[in-house]
Formats: sequence, structure tokens, C-alpha cells
Amino acid sequence: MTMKKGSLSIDSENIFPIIKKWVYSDHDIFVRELVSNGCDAITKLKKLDMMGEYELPDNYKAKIQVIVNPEEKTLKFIDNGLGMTAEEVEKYITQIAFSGATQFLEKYKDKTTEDEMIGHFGLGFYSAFMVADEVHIDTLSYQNDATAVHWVSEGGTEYEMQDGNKQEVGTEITLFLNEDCLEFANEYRVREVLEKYCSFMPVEIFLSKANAEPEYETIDEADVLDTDEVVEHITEEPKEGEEGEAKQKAKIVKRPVSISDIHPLWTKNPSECTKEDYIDFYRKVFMDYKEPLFWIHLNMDYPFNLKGILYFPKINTEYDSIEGKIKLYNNQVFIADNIKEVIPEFLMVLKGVIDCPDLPLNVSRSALQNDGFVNKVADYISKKVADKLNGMFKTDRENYEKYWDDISPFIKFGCLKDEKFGSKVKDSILYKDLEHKYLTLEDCIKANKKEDAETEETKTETTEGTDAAENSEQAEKEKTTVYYVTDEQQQSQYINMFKEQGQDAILLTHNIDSAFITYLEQKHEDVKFMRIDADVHESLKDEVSEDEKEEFQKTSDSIVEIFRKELGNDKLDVKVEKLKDDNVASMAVLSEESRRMAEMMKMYGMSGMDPSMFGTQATLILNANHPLVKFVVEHKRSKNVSIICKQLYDLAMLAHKPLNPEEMTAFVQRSNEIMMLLTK
Ligand SMILES: Nc1ncnc2c1ncn2[C@@H]1O[C@H](COP(=O)(O)OP(=O)(O)OP(=O)(O)O)[C@@H](O)[C@H]1O
Repeated sequence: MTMKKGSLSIDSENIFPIIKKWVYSDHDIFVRELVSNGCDAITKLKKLDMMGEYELPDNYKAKIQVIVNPEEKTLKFIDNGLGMTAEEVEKYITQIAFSGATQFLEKYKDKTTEDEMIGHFGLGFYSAFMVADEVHIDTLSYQNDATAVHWVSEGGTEYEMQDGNKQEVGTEITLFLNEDCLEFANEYRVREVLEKYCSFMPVEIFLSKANAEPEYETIDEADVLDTDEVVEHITEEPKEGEEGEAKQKAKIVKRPVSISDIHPLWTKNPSECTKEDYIDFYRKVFMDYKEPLFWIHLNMDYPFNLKGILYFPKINTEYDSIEGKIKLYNNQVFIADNIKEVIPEFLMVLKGVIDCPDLPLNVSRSALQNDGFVNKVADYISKKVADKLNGMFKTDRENYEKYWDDISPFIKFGCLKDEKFGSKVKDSILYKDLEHKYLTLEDCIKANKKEDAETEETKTETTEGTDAAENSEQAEKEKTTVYYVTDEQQQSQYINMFKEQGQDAILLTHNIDSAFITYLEQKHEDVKFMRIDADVHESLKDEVSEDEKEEFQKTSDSIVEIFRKELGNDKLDVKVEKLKDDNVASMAVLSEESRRMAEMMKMYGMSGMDPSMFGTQATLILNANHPLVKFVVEHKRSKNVSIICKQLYDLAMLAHKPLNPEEMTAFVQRSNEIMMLLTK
């Protein structure tokens, strides 16, 4: 072929400056594009061999070589795929690839910031010009009597093509790196990029440095393979004083190690994979030395192709961020991490890999979001996670309980975020009780229902024709109250009282639980949640008989009056009860509604407002059975009454919320005073 000059069709002189400037941080994607072109070329050649249109040489071993040359400032990609004829270079590179790249850039050039295309998929061969001023292609087609081609383009719209001298079938792309991108002539930098995008590509990839001194290794002669290049045979005599025969060794050129694992675990059948395989894969991919709790191997061919592994990581929420990582692949080619359009948001806390060749990745992210197919993929993933959880709940309850504390925030978050997921897993949600036993919501309702035996009766009495107001009151009455604890330490006084009376409660101690409780109450009309300190549970009180009532009322009024006076607050909310637990003199309760209101105010940054405006003041409960309270009524005039009232108030509040600095100072001072009294 005589030298052929041409100009890349289409009026787009601006394309190269645009390609060069393309999202600076993503410069490295050209590596993925060129390596995956090589993979495609190899796949095509293997297909031709299978179809009998070409015969692969006996010793054929598909591979892609990547060679850095810092001296010449070049980077080469060599594949032994099907190669191209001059006509094909003309057609595929100067016409199709170029027009593809032009279209791509036309479409996305203004949108690189807010509407990024997924991992710039589809930019193709011309992404080479992101980092190179000049690109050469040397290629020899598999076709009979093909002539090698040498193609050169200097990053403008011009190119030259002539006969080349490539001897083996395949393609070699040489990038002459521009001054800003010399990092890509560095072996370590290129290794890093290859590991990012090409770790699981379906062809072996070998990285080397041009003109590097060869490295050697010595192995047993018996282990030498046909493919090894032996430089020396060595006979190792036994050391002095050692028994045995001489060992035959061979010094060989160090065997190259492929960067890609061509059969990643997710492509295998789950039945072939062992626990160790899953754990090793997890450690390798996520560099997390901790063992994951469990995993889900996704493997589906119909109605779409999707494979992957999702791991539930072990998380110490106090110290670790719960940022997960889900790597998205397209036919083993890495696309990007955490594509929220494909992976349901609540699963972003997991770690995993998803390979879905059918995803339309050459569109923008916002288009992906509204794509019906993509939504189906996301639904499928979330369904599989729900199935796995339900399966474990049913058949492996013991381990499921072991994992529960770690996984429950994810699952609750999932319920709040994804209606379908929530209804699928609703029966597999566990609640830990005061004895740290795990119950289902149904168990909790059953356990608490006993207390509401009366409710049942009232229910049967309801007659037709009752008006709406009565009905809704009725519905309210029919709800079973489940008590919960948000902080085992702070609420320990209440917990002890509950335990003493054989009354159970559940622990809901995570941040997410307050939203989750609201969610549960919406979903289950028959249940209502109340924090353990929201009121004084009936079972904790002694009944006041009819005869005692009048007397008790009198004493109560008197106690209330004394406390209001001593605490200097005539609006103080005080209630006197006869508590069964005679260790408790005072406690504070805050109604569930008021507390939720206060929490909401805090969440919306209204904490500076006066809580009494919303009735969010706690009520002081005094135990009429307790000697200290009795002392107060019986010795109204004692000089110690004031100190007792204040101390009882602070002690009650302490178990309820942290004291403010002035309250704390007063409390400490008063405690010292009390101890001083002991010395007298
Ligand atoms: N290493 C190669 N060996 C053989 N043919 C190649 C090679 N690289 C590119 N080609 C040919 O050039 C064409 C254009 O390549 P380009 O990378 O621009 O786009 P693509 O691979 O078709 O699609 P994508 O945009 O997804 O990368 C390819 O379809 C292929 O026919």
C-alpha cells in the first residue's frame, strides 16, 4: 500500500481539545477503553476459530500486554485478537470510532459536571487522545494474506496510513503521552489504573516496563513448564552434614503474573464456591481484614443477565462510617462504584460487586434513573436481599439472631426507604427484649396483650351503629402498647422496676429506631410504642382501695404543695403514686407524644425554644410508699424537707436527661451537704 493520507471525516476540529480536557479526574478511563477493545478483539478471534473461519495456533494464549516506556514517554497496548486490515482501520477507526467519539462528545460536552455519563462508557478508541498527542496503530488481520497496517494520527483531524511490519496477528496501540500525562509512563501508576478497571477482565493482562532488566526465580526442575524460559539448570548438593541427594533446580525468567482474574467468583456457580472463596474474594476486593457477616450470591440469566455478590460487612457503627461500596461491572469491565441508580439506596451500606451486561451504560445518569429496565434490576437486587433475610430467619435463626444487631440498622433503613422491601421482610424483623432475647413483633404483641385483657371485652361489647368518634376511640383502645428502652444505662431505674414486676420491654437503641417506630405504628394499627419512662405502668403501682382514696388524695395534695413550694415552681408537674418498688422514691415521666415532639424539635434545630410551650416538661412522680416521701409529709416543718425535695427532684431528672451545668453544680453541692449531715 502506498502512503495514504486522509482527514478524519466530520467537521469537528474541536474534538481533540475537548477529549483532552475531558473531566480531568477521569483521565484514566482510556486504559479501560483500550484494554477492553483488546478483549473484544480476542473474543472475536476465538469466535472465528469456533466457527471454523480461522484456526488458532496450537500454542495460542490470549493475552493483552501493557508496556510502559518512561524514556520514550510511550504506553503500548498489545493484543493478540483478530487485528484489522487497512479497510477496517479506515472504516472502524477513522469513520465509526471517530464519529462515535464525536457524537458522544457533542452530546455530553456541556454536561460533564451535573449529568455525568456513567464512567464515560462508549468514548472508545479516541479516549487515547485524552492523554496522547500522537497515537499509532500497528495491526495485522487474521485474514489470509493480510498486510500489516501502520496508522498514525497526531491528535488533529489528520491521519496517515501505510503498510506496517507487524508479524503476529493482533493489534498494537502506541500512545505518545503528552507532557501533562507522563504519569501514565510510570509502571506503578498504570498498575493502579489497571487494577481499578481491569482486575476481572476476561483476558489475562500483563504489565511490564520496556527494557527492564529481566527478573529470575529458581524453582524445582520438576516444576518447569513448557512456557518457562530456563536460563540455567542448577544442581544443589546437600549441605555439609545433611543427608540426601542433590536437588535439581532451574533458574527461569520470572513468570509474568496477570493483573486480571479472568474467572471472578461472581461468574461461578454458587454451588461451586466455598466459604473461604467468598471471604478471600471479599478481602481482596475490599481490603477489609474483618470477615463479612454473610453474603448473597446473585446469579440470574433471565429475564436479564445479572451476577454478583453482596456482602453484609461487620460494622462497628461507633467508629466506622457505614459507607459501603458496590462495584458495578459490565461483562467483567469495571464501570464505577456506588451507582445509586442501579443499586437501591439502602443497600449502599453493603459491600459487593454487581455485573450486569444488559445495563444501558452509555446514557447519562439521570436517564438511567428513569429507565424501567434499570429499576427492574434494582427491584430484583432488593428482592434477593429480602429473600435471603427471610430464608435465614426461617432456617438459620440462631445465626440470624447473632447477626441481628449488626444488620438491623440496614434493614430498618431499607424498610423506611423501600416499601416493597419493607413488606417482604416485615416478619423477619427482630426485637431484643430486656433479657436480650429476640422476639418478633407478633411475639411482643402477644406478650403485652395479656395486660389488655379488658380491651378484648370492650371490643366484644361494641355494637353496630356507634358513631365515628366512638369507633376511633375504640380503635385507640384496641392497640397493644409495647414498651421500649432507648438507653439501657439512663433508663436503668425504669428497667429494674419493669423487671421486678415481670413486665417486659424491648430495646430500640439505634438512631434509626425513632423513625422506625413511627413507621411500625403506621403499618400496624394494632400496636403503639411507648418509651419505658413515658408513664407509670399499671403493673408497677399498688392499687388504692375505695376506703383509702380520700385519705390518699389528701396526702397527695399535701405532697404536691410542699414540693411546688420547695422547688419554687407552682406549676411543677407532680404526681403521687403508690409504687410497688419501695426502692424508688422519685422518678420522672414524659409522655410519649411530648417526647417525640421534643425530639422532632431537636431534629429541626428548634432546641433553643422553650419546651414548656409544647408541654414537653417531664412529670415528677413521687412514691407515697417511700420513707423519704413519707418523711416530707409528716415533718413539713423540718429544715431538711427542702434538701430532700430538691434532691429527690434532681435524682428523678438525672435518670431522665442530663442536668444542665447550674443544676449539676447545685446537685453536687447538695449531695455534699447531705453527707455532712451524716457526720453530725
Ligand atoms: N484492538 C483492536 N483490535 C481490533 N479492532 C479494534 C481494536 N480497537 C478498536 N477496534 C475496532 O474499532 C472499533 C471502534 O472502537 P471503539 O473503541 O472506538 O468503539 P467500540 O469498541 O466499538 O465501542 P465502545 O464505544 O463501547 O468502546 C471497534 O468496534 C473495533 O471494530
